[in-house]
Amino acid sequence: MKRIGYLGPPGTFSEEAARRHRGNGEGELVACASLEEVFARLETGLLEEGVVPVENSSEGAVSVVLDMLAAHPELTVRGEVVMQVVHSLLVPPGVKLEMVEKVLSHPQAFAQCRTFLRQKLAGVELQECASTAAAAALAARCRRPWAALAPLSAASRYNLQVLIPAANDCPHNKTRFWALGRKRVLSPVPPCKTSLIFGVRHRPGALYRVLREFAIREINLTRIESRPSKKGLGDYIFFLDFEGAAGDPVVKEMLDVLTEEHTTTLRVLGSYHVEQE
Ligand SMILES: O=C(O)C(=O)C[C@]1(C(=O)O)C=C[C@@H](O)C=C1
Repeated sequence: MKRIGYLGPPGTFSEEAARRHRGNGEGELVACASLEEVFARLETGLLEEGVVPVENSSEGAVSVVLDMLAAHPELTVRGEVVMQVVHSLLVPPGVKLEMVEKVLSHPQAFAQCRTFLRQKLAGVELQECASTAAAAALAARCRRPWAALAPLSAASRYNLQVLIPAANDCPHNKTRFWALGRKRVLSPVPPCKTSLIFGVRHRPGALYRVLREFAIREINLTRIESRPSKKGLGDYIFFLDFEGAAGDPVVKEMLDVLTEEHTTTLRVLGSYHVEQE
């Protein structure tokens, strides 16, 4: 059976995303201690797929995932899951808001609940954990008035009470996850998107020339992001997503033009079906 890794322990948003990616198909969900571990297990073949967060509607790119993806040329994007993310403030039974001494969570959750924390828990210590569910598990076993920002479903799993059901600052807080693997999806079911990583030469209009190829073919871009190439200051690579599949004749022809004329490197991360909540 296919093994699908995610940032654990059970009860994270990533686990829910992995579950949705699996759908009615077969697959064993495997909890990993960190995102680095998901990539390491994909590399060594201990996992066939890994579901990782790539972008949040309020915080932007999950840079660590983009960088690890760039460092793993064998990996492709096999699917996408977009999920509504609601952080709840969970506490051990009997703990009230004014009693909370410390709040535990993943750094992304803290960032997504910044205003809430400032307004309702000003001055309370924050402790970063490997994931939201790791935070809930620690709050449950510490025997202190410590709260966790975690998915609502983590409350029953870790015997915690829901003090504030929705603590995120943006009501429409969404995170996009990618299912990564070594095998490319050859004929993704429409609607699909394709993702690329590319580099350009340092010359006037280099990025414009790439984007122009999309514009003249009326291909809709859905994201462009730059990340340092790590080769030197001011040297970047670009992550770009667009609507369509790499196998579409128009897209195929455009990718050839980009490779031959406008980029220094171009990697097609994959074409994949887009799942919406
Ligand atoms: O800690 C979790 O529950 C995760 O799945 C990680 C993660 C992330 O890294 O973005 C996933 C979704 C939310 O944006 C907050 C945290």
